[in-house]
Amino acid sequence: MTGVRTLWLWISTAFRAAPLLTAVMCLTTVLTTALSPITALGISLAVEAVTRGTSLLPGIGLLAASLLVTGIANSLAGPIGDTVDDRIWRYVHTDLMRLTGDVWSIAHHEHPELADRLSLIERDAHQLGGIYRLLSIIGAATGIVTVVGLLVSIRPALAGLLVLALVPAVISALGIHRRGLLWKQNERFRRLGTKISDVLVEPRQGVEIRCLGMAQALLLVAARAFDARSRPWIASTRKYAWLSAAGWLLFAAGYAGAVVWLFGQARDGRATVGNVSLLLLIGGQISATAQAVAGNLGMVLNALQTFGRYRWLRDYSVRHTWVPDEASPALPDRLTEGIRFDHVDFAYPSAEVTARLGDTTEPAELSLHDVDLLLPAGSTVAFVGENGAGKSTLVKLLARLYDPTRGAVRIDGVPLAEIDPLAWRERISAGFQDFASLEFLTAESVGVGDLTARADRDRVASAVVSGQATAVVDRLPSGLDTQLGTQFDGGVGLSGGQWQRLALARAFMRTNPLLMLLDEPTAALDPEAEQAVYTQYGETARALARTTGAVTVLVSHRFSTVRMADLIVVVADGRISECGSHAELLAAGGRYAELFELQARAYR
Ligand SMILES: Nc1ncnc2c1ncn2[C@@H]1O[C@H](COP(=O)(O)OP(=O)(O)OP(=O)(O)O)[C@@H](O)[C@H]1O
Repeated sequence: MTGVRTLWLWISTAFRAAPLLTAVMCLTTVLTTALSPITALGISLAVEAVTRGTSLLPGIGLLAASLLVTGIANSLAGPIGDTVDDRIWRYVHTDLMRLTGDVWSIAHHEHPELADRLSLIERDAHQLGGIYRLLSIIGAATGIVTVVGLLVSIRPALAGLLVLALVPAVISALGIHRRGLLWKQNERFRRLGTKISDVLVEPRQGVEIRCLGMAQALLLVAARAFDARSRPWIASTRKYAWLSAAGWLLFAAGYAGAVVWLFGQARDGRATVGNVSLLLLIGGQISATAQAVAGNLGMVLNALQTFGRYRWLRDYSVRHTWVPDEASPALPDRLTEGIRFDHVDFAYPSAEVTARLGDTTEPAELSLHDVDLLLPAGSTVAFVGENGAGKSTLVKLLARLYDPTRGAVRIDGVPLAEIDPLAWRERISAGFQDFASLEFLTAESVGVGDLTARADRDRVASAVVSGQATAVVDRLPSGLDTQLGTQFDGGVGLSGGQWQRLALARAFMRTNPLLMLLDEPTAALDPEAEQAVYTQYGETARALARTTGAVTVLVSHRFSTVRMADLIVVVADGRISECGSHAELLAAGGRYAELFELQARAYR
């Protein structure tokens, strides 16, 4: 049933992407394959007519007609096939981007099995267009029926030759299919090797790699990964090549035996010259038909696997795409109570997979444990804590990149899990440590922070001011119209800090957020710029608190920044260990006071 659905997806995709051309291609493919034995029949009838002195017309007529149609169909097949392939490839590629973009969570990026499937679809996308292979098999099947008919017309026993010819063909097809499975099983090695190549060619990491002399070690790991991937593939290729050669020898022996036998029959007057010439001519057809099946069947099986993954991604995307529902609660224009973590536990999907693959009785390791916390409307809240404590995880749950494993995040009492994630994200403004360096025109690179206003030059210019990026834009040769990125004509290269300022400007494009998320967004900035950015954030946060009751959440290791927050939340091992204002936490003399004193002493 699954195979039938996959096959249907393949065929329907082709007809959706290029309806008319696919129909013409079906016709030409079936014609070219089915007509080749008819050509042989025409020749045989003509030979027969010559030996018997009867009319040449039927034989020559059949021969001419089949040659004419085959010639036209053959010359059309290539260009039409290429166009259809290209259309399907474009259609599927666009669909893949849409499907992954529609999934509201990022869980699929962190699931090894899902990551394998996604990278396999990407790698094999070129196969998705090969619908002509499927048609060639259908054509070859038509050819087989004709060939069997002709063989039976000579002697019924000769139909056994086709069975012999199919043996090596099927072995080759199985070989191609087996190698496709091996690629899949070892995809993790390809991902590792490719990741290392990406790191090696990426200019960002180039300096560190050279200074630490890591290139050799990385190359070695990549070589081992590629080796681990190729070794079973090469062994399998060798094995199937031998098996297939043995199969072809078997067919050759059978065919040679049949020809010698039929010559003997003709000499004794029990077979005609036409019969012998037909068998000689059809020998090529038998092996060509079987080869067509062999060449295409394996590829079709592989393409079916790829389409199977494509179908899986479509199903996955449907299951994980938010369907707008009349009953789902609308977002308030302004927050009144605030955002609450209501007894939230959270385990990353990858932790769940590790638990599932290992001892199944072990629950997945939690990154957050029973977090119960109110971020009051209009407040600025800082998350602090050691590396790996769970600060960014809290931020990700607020952005609804994941849903809690237990408990709920509530927006003015309404569970975030019931709210349209896209509508929620439209009300979030965010700046992250890992920001995107969008190599567009500068105005676009900033403007995409709010798609509804990306062309609004005034909004972009004001976001640039708020993000403390004026100095960056002023130094660009054409200001906001400068192309960014040295890999583009006339493109300008930026430093890490300059890119980050543009990312910050992007975060200021939205003017009515309910939540402002700042997860170490100034890590690449100098202290003066950082101070200016946080002063600006403070002003924006106060203005938003008045207009939308927005909550501002900041994650920072710098206590000089943290202290200005209304509420400071100390996170330790996925739990809230302390919570209060700067003064309250200092007075409590706990971990916050200890860390603050430590940092203050270092600056004295
Ligand atoms: N994508 C992920 N998959 C699985 N576990 C993760 C993932 N991201 C983080 N973790 C784990 O969750 C825990 C909390 O990580 P988190 O990134 O929230 O820490 P953090 O407090 O922000 O640390 P830092 O100050 O280093 O940024 C860590 O134990 C980490 O190993």
